Amino acid sequence: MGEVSRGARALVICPDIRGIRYDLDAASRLAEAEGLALAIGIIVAESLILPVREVRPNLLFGAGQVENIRIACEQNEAELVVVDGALSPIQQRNLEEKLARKVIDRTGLILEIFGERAATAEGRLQVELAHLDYQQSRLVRSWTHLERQRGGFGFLGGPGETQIEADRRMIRQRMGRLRKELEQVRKTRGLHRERRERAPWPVIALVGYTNAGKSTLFNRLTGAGVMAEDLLFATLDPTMRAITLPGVEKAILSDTVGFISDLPTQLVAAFRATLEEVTAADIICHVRDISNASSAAQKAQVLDVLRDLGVIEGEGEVSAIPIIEIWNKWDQLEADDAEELASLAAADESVVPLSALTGDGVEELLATLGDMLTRKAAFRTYEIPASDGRKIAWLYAHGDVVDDVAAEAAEKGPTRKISVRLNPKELGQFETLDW
Ligand SMILES: Nc1nc2c(ncn2[C@@H]2O[C@H](COP(=O)(O)OP(=O)(O)OP(=O)(O)O)[C@@H](O)[C@H]2O)c(=O)[nH]1
Ligand SMILES: [Mg+2]
Repeated sequence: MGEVSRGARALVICPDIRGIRYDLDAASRLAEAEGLALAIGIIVAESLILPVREVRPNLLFGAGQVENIRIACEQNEAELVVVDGALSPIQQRNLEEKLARKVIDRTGLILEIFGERAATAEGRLQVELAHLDYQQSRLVRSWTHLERQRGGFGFLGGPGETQIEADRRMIRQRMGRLRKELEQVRKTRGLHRERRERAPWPVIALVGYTNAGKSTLFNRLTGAGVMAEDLLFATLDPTMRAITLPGVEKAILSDTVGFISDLPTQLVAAFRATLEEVTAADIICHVRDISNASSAAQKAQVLDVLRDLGVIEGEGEVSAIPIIEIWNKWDQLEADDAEELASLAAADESVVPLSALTGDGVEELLATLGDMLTRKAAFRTYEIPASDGRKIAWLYAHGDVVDDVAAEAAEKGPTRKISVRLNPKELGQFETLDW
């Protein structure tokens, strides 16, 4: 973590640029930006929304606005300005000059948080890579500080302008090394996952917007002490634990990194790799903070990421992996809202209302998950060599065979086309067992 940031007093500014279609309204964006600042211990001295009618390439804001920001900084004794948007390197440098203060944008802020939180080897490598990528584009100024490699890249000034070329080369070399290391770590993780896939246990992944309550729910279901806090991005690295469900002796529950709108492009790849686990899940639990005014926009963001990961195909919500929505923080709803939402939830069997905090609704969730995992929901048709008696016998023993016809495949000779209903566990077993 950069020494200046923790405990630094900051002005948080949310530009509201005309012509941009934002997913969240300005007030929600501002609240989220304050949350991001708090997440790395910045003291928000004041926060404001600034309408931008026309983007100035050199400053983003108009000259008058910049002067107002400067005055607000002085009045609030703010040493740092956080702009909840993307600043070009030029805009950032000019703003810093005009304001005589450190300025960071949303990407810089999120990178700082990720830098502080990433705990696994892979997470650290990904974040460092993302950070270097961001720095590389910003080497117009002199704040790179390659000695302090992880965590606090950001706020302190670094070597002088003459260092830029050397820094650039160092960054390139370091990025190359990191990529190689990452590849190695991923190979190992891939092997682990393969091994786990072969283990006949279904995997349930908790996904959702940051601060929705995934880790709180994870802890409630597993009794584990995963860090759950009122902090954005409290969890960065996936965590797994075994749980027992009605009718299911053992399932693996996986807690994941929270999503956020406008994730810095540098972090998208890192983020996606962390979420790869999700694509191997048997059930996805989409945890939503249903008490949040931005709940619907947050849901849209989460669905976009799932679409990105290839879990959801096309424009709708049709998913290759069954998704249930957990309407969390039910305890925080006003009575009127609770009543209205309860009737919506009752009409939709993929919705489970609950409070991870109080535990209300958790039994129902466990029952739903148990039921989903034991239900024979998957329908598959396999063409199996007629001589492969073991596979055929296995399907008859475990699944509900719906159809079984003799066929002929060019290279395999006589085959049987067997259509069968399997539950997710059996499906996983059949497709991954070594025959
Ligand atoms: N009132 C209420 N608060 C909750 C509930 N579930 C979680 N919280 C609170 O919401 C905050 C965020 O919870 P986490 O479990 O850390 O959220 P998360 O989704 O894991 O967040 P990230 O790891 O940042 O993505 C904490 O302060 C929790 O105590 C709930 O059902 N009701
Ligand atoms: Mg968490």
